Amino acid sequence: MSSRLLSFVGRTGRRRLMSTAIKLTTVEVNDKTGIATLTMCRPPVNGQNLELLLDIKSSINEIKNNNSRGLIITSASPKVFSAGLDILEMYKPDQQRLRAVWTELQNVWCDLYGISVPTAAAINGHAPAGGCLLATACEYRVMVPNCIIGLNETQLGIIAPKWLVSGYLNILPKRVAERALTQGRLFTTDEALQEGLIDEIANSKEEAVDKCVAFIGTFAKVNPVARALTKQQFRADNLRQFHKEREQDVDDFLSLVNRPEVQKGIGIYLEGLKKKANKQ
Ligand SMILES: CCCCCCCC/C=C\CC(=O)SCCNC(=O)CCNC(=O)[C@H](O)C(C)(C)COP(=O)(O)OP(=O)(O)OC[C@H]1O[C@@H](n2cnc3c(N)ncnc32)[C@H](O)[C@@H]1OP(=O)(O)O
Repeated sequence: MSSRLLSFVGRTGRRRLMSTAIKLTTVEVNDKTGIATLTMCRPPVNGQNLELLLDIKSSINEIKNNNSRGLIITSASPKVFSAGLDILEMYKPDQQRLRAVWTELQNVWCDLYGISVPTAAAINGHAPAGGCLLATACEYRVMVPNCIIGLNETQLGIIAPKWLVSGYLNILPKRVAERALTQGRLFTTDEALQEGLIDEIANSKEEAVDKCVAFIGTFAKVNPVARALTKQQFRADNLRQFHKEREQDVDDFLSLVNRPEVQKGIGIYLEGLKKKANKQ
């Protein structure tokens, strides 16, 4: 949960500051289906800063512990599922915070990838980089039209680590994954469906959520323990490998992000994003 300082004018007419805790995710469990919907709420683009990552992690844990029958992840933003890591966390970073950001991204990935209940992403907008990471950690993906999804890290001069690539390889043929990663390719909704990166297209967020509910419903008559153990069998190797390498991965991330040429590239990329936003 993140703490924010809210400024308001009190009865004395003086401006006062009040510290409030603002949650950047919500969890709603449907009484009828028992399925939990985790919604990311960090406008405008659900940029994954430290606070959002901590809240996603705590929401996944809440769902793990409340006997939900499944997890659907989606976004409160109308056009964006998640724009991935908040690039401001990587630009001229505070070293301790950068380490925490990457560690929490790892935590979110392994909690979502490894959770025993069925998972689905209702991708109601663009899902580049870390947005794609959340979607590919799930078992099923439904996306709205005219959006983009993919791992575009090479375009930023950084590389997707092995644990993240393993999520891609669960879904895409190796040849398609290698080409897409080396190109930093962002797939349109139609291309993603064609390549198998998403499972279905829906015309609205509501329809996407309904389709995710229907997917989770396909397990209604399957023994949940047998299901969970089977899922684990498929994912255990990737998780084992991840745990072996996670500390080294944090060090690699920090040294890569701190390289002067990478900092320069991130700065230029950020400028480009701002210019594009100002033109709209
Ligand atoms: C071991 C080695 C490890 C190496 C590292 C591997 C890294 C692997 C994992 C994750 C990395 C990442 O996630 S990096 C983040 C990459 N993300 C992107 O490249 C997406 C950038 N954003 C966009 O393309 C678009 O914003 C969008 C398609 C997502 C949405 O477009 P839309 O037109 O709706 O919105 P705007 O572009 O106008 O943006 C609005 C507003 O948000 C700011 N913004 C957008 N994305 C980000 C971001 N990722 N971080 C911070 N801020 C972002 C944008 O600048 C606008 O801001 P202003 O209104 O203030 O100008």
